Amino acid sequence: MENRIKRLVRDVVDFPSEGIVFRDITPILKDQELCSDIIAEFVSRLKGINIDVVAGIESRGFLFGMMLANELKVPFVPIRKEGKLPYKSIKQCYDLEYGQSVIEIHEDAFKKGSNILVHDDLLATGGTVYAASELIGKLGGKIAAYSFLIGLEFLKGEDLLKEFGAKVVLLTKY
Ligand SMILES: O=P(O)(O)OC[C@H]1O[C@H](OP(=O)(O)OP(=O)(O)O)[C@H](O)[C@@H]1O
Ligand SMILES: Nc1ncnc2[nH]cnc12
Repeated sequence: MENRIKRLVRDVVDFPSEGIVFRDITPILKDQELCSDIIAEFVSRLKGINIDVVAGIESRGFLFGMMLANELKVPFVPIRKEGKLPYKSIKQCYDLEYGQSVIEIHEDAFKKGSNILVHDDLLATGGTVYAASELIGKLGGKIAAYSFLIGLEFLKGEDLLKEFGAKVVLLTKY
């Protein structure tokens, strides 16, 4: 799986800013068989973990997050960039590998005590999913696990997530 993903990930140097090597997953989206196998791999690696809801982070976290929720037969909840969600929301500021941003979640996204799988395409510094985890905690959710296609190990995002005590599934590491 790791090699199949790496073969398709496109490295774009100096995007979105100088010094960043951007790992572009769009070529993967054109390989239907691989997309289907990625979902099966996530499901297999998450076996035995109690998941009530998948929360996917805008925008690339929506792509496989919704497919994964559908496969797990649980609801999908979007965590969006500031100003995009229409209903009452709570927000969190954060730093990521190439800047700063704000994410939000609807106040009624899930029931208190729900076990949430947090999904995104890529784990870099972990700033984005850390902020997502804080939002989920504020709504009374429990982090069941994290899932990513790619992890950038040198940025130590996994260390940042340790305090949440949840399994981190990474299909590919750089
Ligand atoms: O671990 P971090 O350092 O926080 O970086 C990872 C985040 O950065 C990217 O999203 P981006 O904000 O570029 O948005 P996009 O998905 O809409 O492209 C990626 O999809 C993760 O959400
Ligand atoms: N190097 C990178 N490539 C793609 N998405 C990212 N998000 C944060 N860092 C990234």
